[in-house]
Amino acid sequence: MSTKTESTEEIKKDNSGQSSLMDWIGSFGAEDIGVDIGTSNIVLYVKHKGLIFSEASVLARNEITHEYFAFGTKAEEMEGKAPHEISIIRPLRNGAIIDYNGAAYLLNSIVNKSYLKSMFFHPRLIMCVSDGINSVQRRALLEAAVAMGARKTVLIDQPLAAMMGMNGSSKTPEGTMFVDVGGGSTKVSVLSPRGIVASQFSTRSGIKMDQAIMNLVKEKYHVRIGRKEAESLKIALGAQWDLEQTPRISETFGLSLVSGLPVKIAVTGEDIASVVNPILYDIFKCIRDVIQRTPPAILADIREHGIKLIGGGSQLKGLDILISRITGFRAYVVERPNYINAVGAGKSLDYINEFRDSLQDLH
Ligand SMILES: Nc1ncnc2c1ncn2[C@@H]1O[C@H](COP(=O)(O)OP(=O)(O)OP(=O)(O)O)[C@@H](O)[C@H]1O
Repeated sequence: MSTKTESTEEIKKDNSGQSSLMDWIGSFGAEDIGVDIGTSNIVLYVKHKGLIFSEASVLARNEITHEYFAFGTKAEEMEGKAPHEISIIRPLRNGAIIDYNGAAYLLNSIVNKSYLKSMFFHPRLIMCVSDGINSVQRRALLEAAVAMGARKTVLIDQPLAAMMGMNGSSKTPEGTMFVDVGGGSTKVSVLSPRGIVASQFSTRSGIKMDQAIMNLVKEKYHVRIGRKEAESLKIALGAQWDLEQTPRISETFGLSLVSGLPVKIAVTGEDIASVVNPILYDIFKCIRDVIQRTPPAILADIREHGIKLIGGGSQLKGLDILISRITGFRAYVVERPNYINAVGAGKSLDYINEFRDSLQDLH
């Protein structure tokens, strides 16, 4: 590749038809990327290649040197096992950035991961955001993208990204309802051909379920378990108790608070229901509120086509059946529910030239 000075010389000679210097530079070898930056996971969709990369939204930092030294799944695996001087950091909480430097580092690390690196050179990004985040949090996202080297970043509403991910167009032919159960937030939205009709955001979601399970095991069994173990119990037992009322158990390992030794315990579906249900009720309340605010004609379409469940947490066993029973509408988990927003952001890249850079809109 030519040096910076040589490139600049060439640009001066031949920059016809390019909208900006950065566009011209970036168009060499740059792949545009659709991004879903979430509390639990970051998902990237690479235009033209249709590739999807997913990593945990987690960093490991050495508190003595103040340096990050691991990110993604590698950092997540250290949770609960790392020595004192290591902090495990989640730069997003409840769907929004709470640690700007951490988020920028994470985004940069994932995009520039060795196996991706050759593809990206000042990429253009489309990132999906939920309407639950405010302008300060939007700016934090955009600044994280700029810090990563993006030459243009466009933010699109998460339900529109989901729509694109489902059918390749942001125009819904009829009323569509999405329930997105993520790690840090739940988003319920109804779309019509004119845009978002009604939406509701809640911070009660997957990670809060894990925390509630950790607390329950500590209080009831006097055993400390990690977040990963709690998540595994949630995945194994789901909302089974509410549906079947038959006893099922799942075993896990933890540290006894009595003996200080590792122990194996059996947690029941009823245990899980006792702490997960209050969060599920909150999700059901969001769905009910959105339905109440939706015009009857659009509701008729939703009744016909069903409620689309997306986000990793929508895979909670039995959640689709419970939502169907509560609403009276068929509810179903879409294919690859945790990738749908990134796929939609990726498909929107076809129109990126028509969008303004979202940073301009914030100024
Ligand atoms: N089979 C499963 N059953 C229940 N929950 C699951 C399952 N698989 C993944 N999850 C949960 O999905 C959540 C992560 O979902 P997702 O990746 O969509 O979140 P996110 O986009 O990072 O979060 P947010 O959108 O809230 O910022 C985690 O809480 C995880 O435990």
